[in-house]
Amino acid sequence: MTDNPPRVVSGTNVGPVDASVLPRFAGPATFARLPRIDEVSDVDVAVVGVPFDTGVSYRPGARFGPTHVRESSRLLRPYNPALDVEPFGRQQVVDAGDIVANPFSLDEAITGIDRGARSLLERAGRLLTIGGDHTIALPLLRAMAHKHGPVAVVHFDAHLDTWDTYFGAAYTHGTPFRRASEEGLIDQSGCLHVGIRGPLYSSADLTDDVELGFQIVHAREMEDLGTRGVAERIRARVGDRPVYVSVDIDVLDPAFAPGTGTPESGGLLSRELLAILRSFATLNLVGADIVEVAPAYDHAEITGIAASHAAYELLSAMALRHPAK
Ligand SMILES: N=C(N)NCCCC(=O)O
Ligand SMILES: [Zn+2]
Ligand SMILES: [Zn+2]
Repeated sequence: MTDNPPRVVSGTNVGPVDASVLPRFAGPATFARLPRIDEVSDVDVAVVGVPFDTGVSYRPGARFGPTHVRESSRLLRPYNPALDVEPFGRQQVVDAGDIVANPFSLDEAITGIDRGARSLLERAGRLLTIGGDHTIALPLLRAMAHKHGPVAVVHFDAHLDTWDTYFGAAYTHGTPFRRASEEGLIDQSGCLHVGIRGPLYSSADLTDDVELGFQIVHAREMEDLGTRGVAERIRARVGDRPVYVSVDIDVLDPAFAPGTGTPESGGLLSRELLAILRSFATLNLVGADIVEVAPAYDHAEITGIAASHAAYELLSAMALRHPAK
């Protein structure tokens, strides 16, 4: 039974293991119990892990994020009523396993992640990456820009991640978007952060950030704007540019995502994040990541489940832009 489990199939697309035959808690944990990449021939979206946390400034442990999000995704069902779409039925989604990243060399890890992502993009139209600390967004953006040219970026995070260096190091989880901007990987007229909050090093952090091409929707604006207002701000900034979405799970309040490395009080509700991601069905999504899940600080899969649902909404939004097969 587990060698060849019964699956939910829709046209030519092979979906999750059928939970009415094989219980959700049984069998190996691929993302949403989807097929592995070697089990299908055509791939629209590859979900891929990057178990890496050598770039963190505070609590380590995001190297265990991919495994934890997969384990926390067993309960995802095939139909998304909020968007009236079957994200695994309308497009072929697979679990592509993990990209190996050298835990002892940041430089080698960054090169390896870029190479791994580029080779996956030869097979899959889009990638949804599960990290890993936020350092990995830089090589992922290199791979995206290689395929699409400079991309707009919608970055959900408590932190700007446009700082320059830490202890003299240029490649860390606090610096990927400054490097990406310097390297010309992002379209500076189409980028914004959502959920920024907490103390900064100085006011220059904010002026630098503007020069690097970012606008900000602060967490403190959430209540007044509402999710619809935030979605409108994002759509107005991004337009129909190719857009990459990077979700640092610490954008959520620590109540909703305790399992992360640099938590800040006063964050988004998971309900707010999911609503904003759902609105991306009208954007030209080329790829996404969900990073900074550190399971050692999680409880009862709270953070893992939030991350798996964020991934599900992103896959649903991608499905709606995908021509039905
Ligand atoms: N990317 C994340 N999660 N955090 C960056 C925090 C950088 C700092 O320690 O100031
Ligand atoms: Zn963060
Ligand atoms: Zn971050």
